[in-house]
Amino acid sequence: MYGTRKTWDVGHTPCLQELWNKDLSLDVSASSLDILMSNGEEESSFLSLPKSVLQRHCLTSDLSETATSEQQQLLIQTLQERVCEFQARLSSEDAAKRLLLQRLQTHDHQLNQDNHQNEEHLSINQEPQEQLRLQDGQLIQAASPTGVRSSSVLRQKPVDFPSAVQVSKVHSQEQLQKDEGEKLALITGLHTQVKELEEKLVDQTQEVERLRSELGATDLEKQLEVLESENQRLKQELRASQTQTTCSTGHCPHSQDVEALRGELCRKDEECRERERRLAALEQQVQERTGVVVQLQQQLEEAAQHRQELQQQLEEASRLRSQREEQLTSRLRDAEEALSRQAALTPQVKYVTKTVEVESAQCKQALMEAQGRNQALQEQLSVQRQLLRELEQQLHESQRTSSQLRQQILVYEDEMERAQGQLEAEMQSLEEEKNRVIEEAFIRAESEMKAVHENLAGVRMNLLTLQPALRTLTCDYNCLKRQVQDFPYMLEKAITEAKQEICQVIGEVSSANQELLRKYKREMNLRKKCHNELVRLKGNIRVLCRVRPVCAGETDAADTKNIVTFDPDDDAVLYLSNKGKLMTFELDKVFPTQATQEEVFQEVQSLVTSCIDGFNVCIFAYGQTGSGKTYTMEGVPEDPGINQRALRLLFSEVSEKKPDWDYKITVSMVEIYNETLRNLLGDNPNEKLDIKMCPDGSGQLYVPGLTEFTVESVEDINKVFDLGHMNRATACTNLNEHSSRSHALLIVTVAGFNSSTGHRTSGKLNLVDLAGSERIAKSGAEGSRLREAQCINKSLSALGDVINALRSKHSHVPFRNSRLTYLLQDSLSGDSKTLMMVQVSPLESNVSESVCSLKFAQRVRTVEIGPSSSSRRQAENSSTSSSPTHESVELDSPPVTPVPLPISRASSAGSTLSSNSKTSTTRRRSHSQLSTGRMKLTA
Ligand SMILES: Nc1ncnc2c1ncn2[C@@H]1O[C@H](COP(=O)(O)OP(=O)(O)OP(=O)(O)O)[C@@H](O)[C@H]1O
Repeated sequence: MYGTRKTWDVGHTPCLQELWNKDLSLDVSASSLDILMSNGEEESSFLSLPKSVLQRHCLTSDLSETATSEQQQLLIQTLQERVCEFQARLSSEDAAKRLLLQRLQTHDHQLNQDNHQNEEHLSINQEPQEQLRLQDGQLIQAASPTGVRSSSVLRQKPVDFPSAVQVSKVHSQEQLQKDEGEKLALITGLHTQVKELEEKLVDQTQEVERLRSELGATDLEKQLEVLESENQRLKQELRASQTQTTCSTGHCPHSQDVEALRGELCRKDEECRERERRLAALEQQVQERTGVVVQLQQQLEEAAQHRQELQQQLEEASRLRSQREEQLTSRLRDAEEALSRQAALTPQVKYVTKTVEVESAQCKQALMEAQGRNQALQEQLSVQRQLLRELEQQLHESQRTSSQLRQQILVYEDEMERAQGQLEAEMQSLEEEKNRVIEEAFIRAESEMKAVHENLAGVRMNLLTLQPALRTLTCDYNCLKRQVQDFPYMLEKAITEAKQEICQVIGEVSSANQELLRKYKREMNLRKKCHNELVRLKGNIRVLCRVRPVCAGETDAADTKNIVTFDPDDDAVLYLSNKGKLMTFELDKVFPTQATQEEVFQEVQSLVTSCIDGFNVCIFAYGQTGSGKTYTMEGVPEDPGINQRALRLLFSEVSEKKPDWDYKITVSMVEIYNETLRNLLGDNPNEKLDIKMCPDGSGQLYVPGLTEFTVESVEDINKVFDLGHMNRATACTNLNEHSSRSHALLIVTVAGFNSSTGHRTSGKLNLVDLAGSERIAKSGAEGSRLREAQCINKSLSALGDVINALRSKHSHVPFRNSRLTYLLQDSLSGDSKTLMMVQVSPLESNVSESVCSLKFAQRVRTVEIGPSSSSRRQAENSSTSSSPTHESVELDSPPVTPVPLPISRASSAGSTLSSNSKTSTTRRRSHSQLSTGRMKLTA
């Protein structure tokens, strides 16, 4: 019977877990040992489990949160001491166990002697005994009808078996029932207290969770202390309640023994389980401690992960706590069930005693089994001791690591001290260097200061001498300053005055310019009027005569006698010896044979200048073939004629007027052959041109398709003349004959614009080289030559008719009777100026043509164009006047009143010249003139 108790006392090993607790472990272990030695007075060891668990958690938290190297050392020392103490206690427990074993053996002999009385009880309690054998701290068989508590009772019974049997025999059945009622009441009270404790435990758990969430891991230690104190208080209350229960059941010796045995049995069972759990927990704690030691080492190296690891540990502790709570809850539940079963089995107590008495053999067997278990526990204990040694080794390693770290720290401190010493030495040297530099600087500053003082003395002396100059300069400066201050005003005033003066001067200049411009315009108009008057006085139609010299090849012929003589006193008179009769011809001017091209041009250049003023001018050469018309008009390259000289003069004149006037000079070349107008500057010289009226209603004539070239230099003139000659030569086989049978016209247009006055001028200069005027009868031409001669005669007759009509102031001037007159209409009418250069051959063989040409010229000379008076000419030419007709129709021109020449362009409607109709009229008039006038055809 005592063997059972001894076996369960070995399970007190879990008291080692309590050793981890700094405050309570020794006391608890001592109380446990006292319990063993006092035969199991403590019955509520299973309720003390939460306290130990909490204490273990508290220790873990302490280790994880507050452990430093010194604390670890202190803790290790404490553990070592407690291990030694625990070993001593184990030895004492072994002695106590052996004593109990001896008592059980003695009691076994007594049981053999009293076997008859216990047979009945043995049969009844057969089943609980079997359950007792199987019981190893687990309650898996508690579901049997007899219950665990009955087994515990059976195991406790052998302790006080003789007294229990005696009590069962003495007390009556009624007393047992009364005791059962009291036990039920006590159990009910205990059950109530257990519930209250559960509720408090739940509340404490909730409080712990709340405080954990509110205060965090740093307040966990305080909260654990609170829980610990609360647990201590609950434990005291439980003890008090148990004491009350014991006192309440103490009046019955049998029941007290039964309860004592039962409590002892239960306590041993619970202790056995508790030790097993504590062994497992101890292993786990050893592992956790190992992890904690590693974590602490890592914390020393990685301070940043310290808080996270603490949280992990706290979570682990919480998890373990919850596990312990669950286990506690399950144990409480089992305890309740056991109590309930015990309450149900109470009526059978009377049979237990008997069963126990007859169960000695089984008890021995159970004792042996308990001893076996004890041996196993001893082995487990040795294993735990081995683990402890390993843990101690780890702790030693930790200590060694800590000592190494300290050594490193010391090494670092030494290095720091050495570095500090070096630094101090360097600072000392720098300080000395600084002092030396300061001293040198001080010495140098003193010397410099001395020099500065000397300079200062000199400066002061200079200052004393410069003060009068400074005063003078100051005065000058103030004066200049005032002047500078007054300068803007003076400048503005001067600028204003200058502006006024400039404006005044500009105004005066402008007015002077206006006056000059006005005078200029007046003078220009006056010059123009004078020039015009001069031209008018000279006559709008001037007739000049040029006698060509006798060529070298003409001197040998028989009829090469020079029949032309000149008046040395009058350059306007020409004498012509015709068949012994001296004929006198008076023209505007007669150029002798030796007259040069320049002299001829000087006489005509005034007309060219009139063209620049906007007048239309017509200069044409008239005479028989070979009389020098082309020479006079075109000249030769080395001695150009009127054409080129006129253009040169135009260029020079317009260039002189260039600042104010802008002139544009264009030229065209036209040939009239057989009454056909040809463009000599065009691409197709054979193209026939026509003369048309301008469609703008201005009454001006124009030649559609006529090519015009703008010329600005002599080179341009030469190019134009070359082009005209080339085109003229292209259209004929014999240029000389062709040129003799056609009229060549160089039309020069001068358009001017005065940019200052806005005045525009436009003049036209027609330079005409007429075809030969020899008589058809003399030339004896036939066929084409006859037609050419007829055309030439027609055009020259038309020219004579026009001039005669102009001279006669007829209302109608037959310009359209020929292409020539129609083309020269605007240059023969109005205020136009006409100059006829009559070319005369000095040879006797050409006397008749010469007489004819001179008579024609003399008649033309009497014609007045425009408003000018020709009374003088009329009077002068009364004796020698003749018709300008090429056929030498003698016409007695009456004096005419100068009236503007009416040119009825409206009557010449139509774009083309109706030569036939007009010709018939002109012819009739010519015939009329021939019949009525005194002109007659020269033979
Ligand atoms: N004033 C002059 N001085 C020198 N030579 C002259 C002069 N006038 C004409 N001649 C010469 O007389 C010749 C004929 O002159 P030019 O060809 O000019 O006559 P023309 O009247 O034009 O003949 P055509 O009617 O056939 O054209 C030329 O060789 C020319 O050099």
